[in-house]
Amino acid sequence: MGWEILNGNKEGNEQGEWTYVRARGESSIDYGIVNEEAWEEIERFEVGEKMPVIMLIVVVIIVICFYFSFDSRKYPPGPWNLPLIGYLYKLDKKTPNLDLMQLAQKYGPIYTIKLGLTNTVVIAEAKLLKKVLLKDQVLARPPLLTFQMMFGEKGLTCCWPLHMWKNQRKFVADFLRTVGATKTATNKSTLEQLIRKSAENFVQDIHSRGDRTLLDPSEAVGNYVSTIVHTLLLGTSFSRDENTQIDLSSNIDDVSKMTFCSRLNFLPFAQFLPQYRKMKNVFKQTMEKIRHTQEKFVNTGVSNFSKNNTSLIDTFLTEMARNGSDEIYNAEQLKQLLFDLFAASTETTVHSIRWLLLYLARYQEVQSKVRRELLQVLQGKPPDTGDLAKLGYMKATIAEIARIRTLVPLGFPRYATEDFCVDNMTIKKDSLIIPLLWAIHMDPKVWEKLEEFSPDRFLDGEGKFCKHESLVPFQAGKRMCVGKHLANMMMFQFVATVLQKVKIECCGSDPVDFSYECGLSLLPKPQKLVFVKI
Ligand code: HEM
Repeated sequence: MGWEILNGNKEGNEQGEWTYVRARGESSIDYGIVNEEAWEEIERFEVGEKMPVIMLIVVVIIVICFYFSFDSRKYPPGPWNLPLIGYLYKLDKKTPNLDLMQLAQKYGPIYTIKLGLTNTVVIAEAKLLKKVLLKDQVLARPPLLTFQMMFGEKGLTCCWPLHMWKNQRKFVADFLRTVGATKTATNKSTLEQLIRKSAENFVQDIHSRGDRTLLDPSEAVGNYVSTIVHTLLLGTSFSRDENTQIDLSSNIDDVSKMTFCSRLNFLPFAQFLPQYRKMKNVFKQTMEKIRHTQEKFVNTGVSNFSKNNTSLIDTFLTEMARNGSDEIYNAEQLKQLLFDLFAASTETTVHSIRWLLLYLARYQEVQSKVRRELLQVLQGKPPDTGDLAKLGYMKATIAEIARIRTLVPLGFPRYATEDFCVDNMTIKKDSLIIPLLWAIHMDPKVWEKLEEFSPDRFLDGEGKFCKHESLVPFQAGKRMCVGKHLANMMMFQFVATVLQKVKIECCGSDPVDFSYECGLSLLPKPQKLVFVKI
């Protein structure tokens, strides 16, 4: 038995307080003075009455707190993101590599940002990157719109599902081993001859223009690389007077500039805005041009098909003939595979060589040192892979180019297909993974005087080349660059052949322009250099 307060109003006079009260279980309402004693009873009763409700609320709060604290997993830290657009508003379209590097300085070597709605994990330390890229949970590529338009899920670069990627990765790796483009390949001589011949053609081209030629070398370097790549892929190289090749390379550059950081990838609603719709159309049209040109090359390759040839197209068509066109070995897959290999090899190697030429022109003492070493070691004979061990300074120079002008500055992204842990931190399923190679190669904790072009940093006390564990231009793990050795062979033969016959200088008093455009790869600005016959 007790009292219920109906209006809860404790107003009153000195004798007590007025309130409306009702005896429990009674319907009639009393109104009168309630003295202090009665109040205490009423309040005791009130508390007792509400006890189960209070208890329930407390239990619910405890359960909620427990539920949230139960997710005791630690996630990579990161900055505050705006709704819908995330951190995109703070990334400079031209230099996202620098903005992302700054965040690494603040939040550490692994951090999270949102790009649009996409949870993105950025990794800016080599050791950590290797740990992450070794995991099977990050073998996939992210489903970005521009990637889908450029690569789809066929070919190799963005190939998925897993069984298909594994099959095609093995197919390409076996092919590269057969032609001599892997570390363990035994029969390298045919490929070496092809690459050397192409480098000699570069020299001839330069010499044929005169003793001292002012030239933007992009086109000639493009010819050097694509002759090699086309011969490997199609069995024939294109005709030198065709402009098709140049158009193809410049179109690939154009899409590369738009590919990764494009707002199109992260703001799905942006596609409906006029500015982005236009961008999407330009991208689509450029891709159509590329595919049209590629089609011509593929048709030539198909019409020359022979089971006895060793080109990639012949090897693929042989496999297709053996299996009948199936889920993997079919015409669409062949076209995309050729596109991927062509784009991945030319885009990267051509720009690496262009950067190399710019640095050699600016740093004459490095150029002379590389040349002196070449003349001393080779003694006039053509260079081959066997000489590499004795060409430490040249290798160090190529490594320093890969560091100071990281060709794939934001790395080639991966995608987490499941939750996983690294260094006690959880990376969530569906996260985009950015291997921030630029920051890894420009980390002040790792590299001394990092802005300086200094091949010496890759030499030991005896002047021998030593690998540096923080130099990762090809990334790491099972999906790392499949063409690493081919790229190294092309770089090596180019430097070894060309530097013995040609001296590279800056154009008059014009300093070399080391600024860049940051797309999927790091593009140097077009500029002329002086090539002097030796
Ligand atoms: C300096 C030259 C090159 C650089 C810096 C470079 C860099 C890279 C990087 C960073 C990746 C991403 C790897 C990953 O996801 O972990 C990659 C993938 C790839 N690279 Fe290269 N690359 C170069 C030359 C080449 C060449 C010459 C080829 C020709 C065979 C090639 C073919 C590929 C292919 C097909 C992939 C995709 C592999 C896959 O997804 O399984 N690259 N490259």
